[in-house]
Amino acid sequence: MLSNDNNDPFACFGDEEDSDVEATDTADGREVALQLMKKSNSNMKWESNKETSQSASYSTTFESSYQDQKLRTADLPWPHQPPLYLGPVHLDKSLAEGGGRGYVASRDLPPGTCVLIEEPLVDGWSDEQMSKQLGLESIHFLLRHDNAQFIVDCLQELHPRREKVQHVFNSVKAGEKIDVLDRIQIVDMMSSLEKDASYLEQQQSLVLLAKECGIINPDGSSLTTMEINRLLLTLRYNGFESGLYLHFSMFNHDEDPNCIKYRPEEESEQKVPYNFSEARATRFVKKGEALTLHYLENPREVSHATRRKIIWDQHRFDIGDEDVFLKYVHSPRNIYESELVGGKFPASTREETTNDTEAPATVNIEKSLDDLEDIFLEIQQTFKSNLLGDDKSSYFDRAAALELTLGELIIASNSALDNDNHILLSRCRRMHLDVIELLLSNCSENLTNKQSVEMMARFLQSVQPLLEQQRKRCGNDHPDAARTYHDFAMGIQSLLSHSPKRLLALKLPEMLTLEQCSKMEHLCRSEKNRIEGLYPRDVAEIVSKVQ
Ligand SMILES: C[S@@+](CC[C@H](N)C(=O)[O-])C[C@H]1O[C@@H](n2cnc3c(N)ncnc32)[C@H](O)[C@@H]1O
Repeated sequence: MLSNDNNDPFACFGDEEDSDVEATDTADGREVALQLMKKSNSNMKWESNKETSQSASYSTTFESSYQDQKLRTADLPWPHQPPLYLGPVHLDKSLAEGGGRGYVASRDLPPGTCVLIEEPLVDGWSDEQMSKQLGLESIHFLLRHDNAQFIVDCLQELHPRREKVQHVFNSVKAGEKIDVLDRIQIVDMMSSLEKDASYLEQQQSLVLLAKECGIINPDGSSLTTMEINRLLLTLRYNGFESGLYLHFSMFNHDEDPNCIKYRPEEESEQKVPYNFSEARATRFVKKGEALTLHYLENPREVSHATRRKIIWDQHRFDIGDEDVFLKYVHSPRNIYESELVGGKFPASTREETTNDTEAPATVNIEKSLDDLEDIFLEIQQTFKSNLLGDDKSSYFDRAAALELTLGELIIASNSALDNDNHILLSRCRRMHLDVIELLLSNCSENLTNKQSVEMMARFLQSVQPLLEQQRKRCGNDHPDAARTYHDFAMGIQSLLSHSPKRLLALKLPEMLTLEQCSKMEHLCRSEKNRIEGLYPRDVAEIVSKVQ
C-alpha cells in the first residue's frame, strides 16, 4: 500500500513557495515545524503546574495511612504481598461478572482517583515469549526465576484458582455436573492445549524441571501436568504485556471501562525506588460500581468483531454481539456508535470463521493499519539512532510517504465505513498525527515552508475529529483526550502564527474567524491542563504516606 516510488512525496502539493502564505512565514518552514514540535516529546509528561495539581488534590484526595492500608489489604487474597497502595476500593466476591470476584468503589471516585499502585510479581517476559501468545516458554521462565517457589505459591489464588481447578476435576471424575464456564475456561481449555504433541512433550519436561528445582505445591506434593496447564492458564487469563501482577489481576474487563492502568515507565520521571504500575479512574465512578479495565493493550482500537475474537481466544469469555451493545446506546460514552458500519452494527462471532472470502471493511482496514504501524515503528526506531545524510533523506521519504498513505487511508476508511466516528478512524488519525510529529521533529530541514504549512493543515484535519471521537467514546476527562487537546492547541497556534489564511480556509467547526480560532486554542490548552491535573504524577507522594 505504501508507495515509495516518488522521490518527493510532497510533490502532489507543489513545492513552490505559496503566495498565499503570510509574510510571517519563515524561509524554510523550520520554525513552523519547531514550534509544533516543541511539545512533541513532552506530550504526555504530565508536568503538573500549580493550578492543576491544586484542583486534582481537591477532587481526588483520599486519606489513607499505614494502619488503614494494613487493615484493608488484610482482606485481599495475598495479605502477605500487599500492593504499594490500595485506593478507596475493595474486593467484592458477589459480582455478576468475572466469576463474581472484582474491585468495587468504596465511595464515589472522581476522575483521576488513584485506585491501585503495585510492583509486578514478574517483571516482563522472556525473549522467546515476545510477540506470541503466552505459552509454556513462560512457565519455563517462571520455574527458573530466582523467586520461583514464591511466585508459584502466589499463583494459587489467580484465576483459575488451584482449589477450584481441583474441585472441577474431582467433580468431572465423579460424573457430577459442572458449571458451563468452568467447563469452557478450565476443562475444555486444558484439553485443547493437550491436543498438541509438542505441548505434551514440553509439559513433561516442565514437570521434571519443577522437581529438579524443588518447586512444590503448598501441600508438599510435586507439580503435575495438570498444575502446569493451570499455571499456563493463569498467565493467559491474568498476564499483562509488561508482566504479571497479583492485585491488578483482580480487575475485570469492560468494553466501556472506568479505569486505566499505566504501564510501568522505562525511565520514570518520578523519583521512586521501585518499578510500579498504577491504575486511576478515568471518569466519575459511583460508590458500589465495579471497577474495570479494558483488557486489550496493544492495539486497543480494533473493531468489535476483532475484540470479540481476541478476548474469546485468550480468556474464553464472550463480550457479546449487538444485543449486548445495545445497552451502550444511551450511555454518555457512545461506544455503540463507534462500531457502526453503514449505519449497522456488524455481525460477529466469538470464534474465528474460515469462510471470510468477503472480508468486511473493518478487516481490511485493520490489516492496513497493522502494516502501517510496523512501518511507523521501524522509522521511529531508525530516527532514534541519529541518522545522517542519505540515510536520513531516504527515511524522510518513507515517513513522508507514510503520512500521505495514512491520509488516503482515512479518506478510504471513512467512505467504506460510512461513519466518521468509527473506532478504526481514531486509530488511523492518531497514527497520522504521530507520523507528522515524527517528520517535523526529525526532518524539518527537508521541508519547505509551504510543505510545513500544508502538513500542519492536514494535522488539524485529523486532530479535530479525533478529539471529538475521543470525547464521545472515552469521556472528556480521559488522558487520551488531554493529549489530543494538546496537539490541537499546538496545531492552531502554529497556523495562527504562520498562515492564518490557511487555518481559516480549513473551515473547522467553530473556527471560522481568527477570534474563534484563538478562543479554541485557549480552550484546548486549558482543557489539556485541567485533565492533566487530574492525573498528577504523584505516586511517590501517595506511597510515602502509607508505607
Ligand atoms: C484478570 S482476571 C479478573 C479477575 C477475576 N474476576 C478473578 O476473580 O480472578 C480475568 C478473568 O476474569 C474473567 N472476566 C473478567 N472480565 C470479565 C467479563 N467482563 N465477563 C466475563 N468474565 C470476565 C475471565 O474469566 C477472565 O479470564
